[in-house]
Amino acid sequence: MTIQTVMQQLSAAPSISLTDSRELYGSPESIELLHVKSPHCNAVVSIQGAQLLEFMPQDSQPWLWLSPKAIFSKGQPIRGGIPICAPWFGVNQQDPLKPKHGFVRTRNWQLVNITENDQGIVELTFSFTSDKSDTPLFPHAFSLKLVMTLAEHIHISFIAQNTGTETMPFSWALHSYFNVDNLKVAEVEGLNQHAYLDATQDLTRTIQHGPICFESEVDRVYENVGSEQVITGSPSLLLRGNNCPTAIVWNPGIKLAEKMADITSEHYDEYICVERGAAFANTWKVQPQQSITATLSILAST
Ligand SMILES: O=P(O)(O)OC[C@H]1O[C@@H](O)[C@H](O)[C@@H](O)[C@@H]1O
Repeated sequence: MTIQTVMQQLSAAPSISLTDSRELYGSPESIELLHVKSPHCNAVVSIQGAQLLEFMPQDSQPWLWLSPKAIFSKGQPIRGGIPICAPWFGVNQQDPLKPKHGFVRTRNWQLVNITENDQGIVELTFSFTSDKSDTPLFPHAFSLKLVMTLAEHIHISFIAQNTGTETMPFSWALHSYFNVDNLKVAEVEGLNQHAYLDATQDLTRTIQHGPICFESEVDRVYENVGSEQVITGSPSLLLRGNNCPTAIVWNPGIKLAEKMADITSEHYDEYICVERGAAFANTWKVQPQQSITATLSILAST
C-alpha cells in the first residue's frame, strides 16, 4: 500500500494513528508503529514483523508484556508483544547458524489494509512475500498474510501459502509474551498429563503434572495440544487456537535472563510466553500453491 493509501485509510479510521518508536518509546532509531486508541482498547503495532507490541482493553490492565529494555532497531527482534516466528520455529534444524525463529519477525511487512468499523473494531492486514534473496536462508517461495482484529480481545488469522513448486516444510509460532504480576503464582492450565519436550534437558520427553508453574527456567514444547489454555494470574487470559497444534511455554528464569540484554534479571519475572503455532512433529507440510490458515484468539478468562 502506498503512503497515500495508508493516509486515506487512516482518515477513515479515527482510532488509529501512525507514529514511531522514537516518539512512543524514546528509542534512538525510528521503527514505524501504529497506535490504536479505540473505544475497546489501546494497542501498539510494529510494521516491522507485523508485531502487536501492546494491548490493553479499556478498563483493564496491559495483557501483553513489552520489555522496558526492548531494542527498536531495523532488522532486530523486538522483545515483547506477539512476534511472528516463521518459516521455522526455534533453532534451524538444518543449519543452527541461521537466525533463530526464522526471519519474518525482523522484516518489514506490507500493510495492505486498515479498517475500523462503526463500533470502533480495528482490523489490520499485513502481508509478507519471500523473494530470491531469501533462498539461501529458506529454499521455498512463500507468502504470508496476517489479519489482526483488535476489539475487547485479540483475534489473529495467520495464513501461509506455498508459492513454489515443491512441498514446503513450514514451522511457525505466534510467540506471545504475557504480563504476569507475580511469576511465582502465575500458572498455565490446559496441559495437564500432556507430554512435552523439555528444551532445558536436551528435549527430553517428560509428562506434565498439573498446571505449569515458573519456579525456575521453563522452556517446553507441547505437541498436538487442545484448542484452549488458560493463564491464571492477573490478568487471567484464555488462549483459543485453531490449527495451532503446538504450544511452547517459556520463561528464562533469573540466570539466563541476566545474559539477555533486553530482559535482564530486573525484568524476567514480569512475563511468561505461551506461544501457539505448528512446530516440531506438527510442522506443516504445505503443498505447492496450497494455503493453510490458523487462528488465535486471546480473551479475558472469566
Ligand atoms: O531470544 P529469542 O530468539 O527471541 O528466543 C526466545 C525464546 O523463545 C522460545 O520460544 C524458545 O523456546 C526459547 O528457547 C528461546 O530462548
